[in-house]
Amino acid sequence: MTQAAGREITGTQPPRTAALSATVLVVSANAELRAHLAKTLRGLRWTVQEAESGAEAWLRQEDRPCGAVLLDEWLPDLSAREFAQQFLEQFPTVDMLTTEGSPVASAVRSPRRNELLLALRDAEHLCAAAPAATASGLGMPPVSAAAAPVGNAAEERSAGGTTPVFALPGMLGGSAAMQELGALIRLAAPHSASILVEGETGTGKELVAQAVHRLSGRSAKPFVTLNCAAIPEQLLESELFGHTRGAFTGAVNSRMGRIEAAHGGTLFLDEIGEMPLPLQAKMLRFLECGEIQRIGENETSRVDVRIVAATHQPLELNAEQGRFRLDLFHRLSVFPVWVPPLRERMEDVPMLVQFALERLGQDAPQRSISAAAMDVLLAHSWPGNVRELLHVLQRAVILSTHSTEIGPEHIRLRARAR
Ligand SMILES: Nc1ncnc2c1ncn2[C@@H]1O[C@H](COP(=O)(O)OP(=O)(O)OP(=O)(O)O)[C@@H](O)[C@H]1O
Repeated sequence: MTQAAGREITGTQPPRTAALSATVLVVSANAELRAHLAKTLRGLRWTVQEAESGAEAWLRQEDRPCGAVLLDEWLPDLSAREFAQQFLEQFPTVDMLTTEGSPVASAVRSPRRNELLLALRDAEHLCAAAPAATASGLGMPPVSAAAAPVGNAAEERSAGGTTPVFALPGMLGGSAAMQELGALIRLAAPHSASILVEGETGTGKELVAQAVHRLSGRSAKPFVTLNCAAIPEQLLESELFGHTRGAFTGAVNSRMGRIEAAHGGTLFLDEIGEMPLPLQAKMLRFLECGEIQRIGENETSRVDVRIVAATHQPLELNAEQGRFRLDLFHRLSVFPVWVPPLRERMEDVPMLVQFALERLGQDAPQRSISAAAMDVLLAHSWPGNVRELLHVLQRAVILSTHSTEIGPEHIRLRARAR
């Protein structure tokens, strides 16, 4: 993401408040089960949120923390056990029950847990009687399971009925290309190998890096970001490695660098292609020996950091032509992944639109989108990819202030990109 470089540490934890204890997140791909539980629990004055995949649950919890989670034994994107373990590490104040009614090893016990259990017993009865229920009981997804790739764009002209499909935690994408990317990242995330994320600007490379961190054993440790293009060359070394007091003019105090700050976790080096050649040599040394030396210090210290780097440049070509160190390129790209441009996965557009409008609906009245407006979006080539789409929608919401529906007249695309 092109933004001012800054330290970002994941790990929002909900405060223990009375309101939270009456907020529950129902996580299941089974829409019927979710709807039934939501209705019952709302009748008991619970505030209910729903998620149909592990990734969506994660997003919802980060947006609006819940005190309790009802977790289906089958999730379309993650193993439920793996999800529960990682979720409770990140949100230890959550009381988690499976939809079978058994508690998951969470440290907390909702004061109103019995109500949840009663609602579950009721739902089990309902689903056992319903013809749509599958042989595996409550847990199995309906035919429109979230893991299934979405249909073609023409069938989804209106975003109204699109089911969100996540390629990775926090990352929408039902297209085959995004599902493939998700599968690759899931394979690579648990290892410590460096990952090089390549793709055009705005495709979601930073989201991929965040997902790597979340899906790794490092998720409880810091996720630190450094945008190599956003920091002046002479400061970048100190940002990365830190410095001692008096190491250079202006170094009034000793300061830890970002590599050290990411100890135990993940360092995301955005726009790695912009890193100056002399600093690339230092970075390579760190990657080879796992040791850093603050500027002005004689001692070295060992640091355990997983590197995820991203670039929109043709890094291999740059390396072959001497504009980037070839040895560093090989070291960073132990596991290279490519995030496809939006124009190559237009079937993801309706879902991205729906999700964006829901989010924008938190600040302004919720808008729907007309089929004609969706046609305009589907005909565009999106050189700025998902970021551009989100900005166009934000603009459309503002332009449609006096309407509940976004029409083609509210879609303003950059003239030269049309
Ligand atoms: N698949 C997706 N699902 C939901 N939001 C997405 C998706 N892909 C991108 N976005 C959103 O689009 C915007 C751009 O994404 P991001 O910053 O990760 O792209 P990037 O490839 O790192 O861009 P750059 O190369 O310019 O740094 C962000 O607001 C991000 O949340």
